[in-house]
Amino acid sequence: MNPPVALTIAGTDSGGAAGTAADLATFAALGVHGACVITAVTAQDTTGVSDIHAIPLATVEAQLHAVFDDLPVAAVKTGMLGSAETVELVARLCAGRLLVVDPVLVATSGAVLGGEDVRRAYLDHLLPVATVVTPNLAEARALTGRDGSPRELAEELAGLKPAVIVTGGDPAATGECTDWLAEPGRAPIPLRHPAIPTTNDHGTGCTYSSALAAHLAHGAPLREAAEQAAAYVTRQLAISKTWTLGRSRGPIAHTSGGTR
Ligand SMILES: Nc1ncnc2c1ncn2[C@@H]1O[C@H](COP(=O)(O)OP(=O)(O)OP(=O)(O)O)[C@@H](O)[C@H]1O
Ligand SMILES: Cc1ncc(COP(=O)(O)O)c(N)n1
Repeated sequence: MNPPVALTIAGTDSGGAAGTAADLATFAALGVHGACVITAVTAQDTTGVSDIHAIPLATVEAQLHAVFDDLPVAAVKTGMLGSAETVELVARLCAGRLLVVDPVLVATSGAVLGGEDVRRAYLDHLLPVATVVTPNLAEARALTGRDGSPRELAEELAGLKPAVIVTGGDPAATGECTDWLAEPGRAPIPLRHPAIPTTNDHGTGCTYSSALAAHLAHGAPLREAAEQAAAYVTRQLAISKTWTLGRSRGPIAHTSGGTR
């Protein structure tokens, strides 16, 4: 039997922690065939981003047509899109599909991966056609332009149409992470899971949104897919927590923990 197909539209991370490296590894681990459309090439490691090469819009469009013309794509996930034009293109070509939008604006390292025009394009074009959007707290604050609680921001963003999961919480303080799931017209729901104490978390957001897309591609309902995605991320952080890869924020594990 064929596996479901998921497509990631994202940038590369030369250090193998975030972006398409995280997305394709996560799809594979969760039994999904992964297709990938590259939007930007980043020179990046655990300490930061030193260069970004944006892929020309026509090449992004050609990649999208190549995938959609040939493969039965069950779910699409977007990561770093990098320019307002790319956000608009993706919104136009992915409208009507099962679409997980991770609104990547700033990397864990603090590098800006999308400026004000990108933020605006998310609000005007991509969020309205998304199935679910997965900002972390900083991204939710940037998108709404205000300093609310995760619950309030989830509710506000869900008013723009898609379901929203504001990820994160305050693991250091409470020992658990709380993601807030808000769907239009319903009270937000807290989704709680144990926090893994670690700084090896570069790529966590990409891994989470890819796991969410993979479970949706398998046909899981949104809440169940969100719970499964958080469980996957927790398991992978538990594997990488003792690693000493790189000079700064190490990668979340994309391996299964075995040696061979
Ligand atoms: N230390 C942790 N232990 C367990 N789960 C975690 C931890 N940190 C984050 N998570 C979970 O990972 C998922 C992604 O959330 P997070 O807010 O970290 O994304 P992000 O900030 O975009 O990640 P990153 O910027 O590192 O890619 C959420 O389900 C969140 O609860
Ligand atoms: C190409 C690319 N895409 C996304 C992220 C965000 O991931 P993180 O927040 O873990 O740095 C990144 N750093 N690089």
